[in-house]
Amino acid sequence: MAMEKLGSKQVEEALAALDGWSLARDGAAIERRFVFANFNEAFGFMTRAALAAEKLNHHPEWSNVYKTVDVTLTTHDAGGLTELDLKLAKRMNAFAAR
Ligand SMILES: C[C@H](O)[C@H](O)[C@H]1CNC2=NC(N)=NC(=O)C2=N1
Repeated sequence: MAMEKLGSKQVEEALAALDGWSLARDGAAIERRFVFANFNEAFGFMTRAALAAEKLNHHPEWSNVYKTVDVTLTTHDAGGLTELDLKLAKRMNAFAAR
């Protein structure tokens, strides 16, 4: 899927509606730290997010330490942020909220 890089205004508007995410890498990425109750919750989140990422063919950069998951999203093929990053960020928020 060819994806267009988003303009800074589009990104700003999207971020206003995306709980917890902020700009990183000079606007080329977004990042969020998710903190869960325990490792099981964190790993359950990662499992759901991994399946969603594979379905979207869009994959996170992330790391996990105990109950914390740090996520950075960017579209490598586009060299910046695209709709795919917003889509995955929204899904991750939904998984973390339940
Ligand atoms: C060939 C395949 O579609 C690409 O390599 C996909 C896979 N997953 C990806 N994930 C992310 N985050 N960015 C990409 O540009 C990307 N590209």
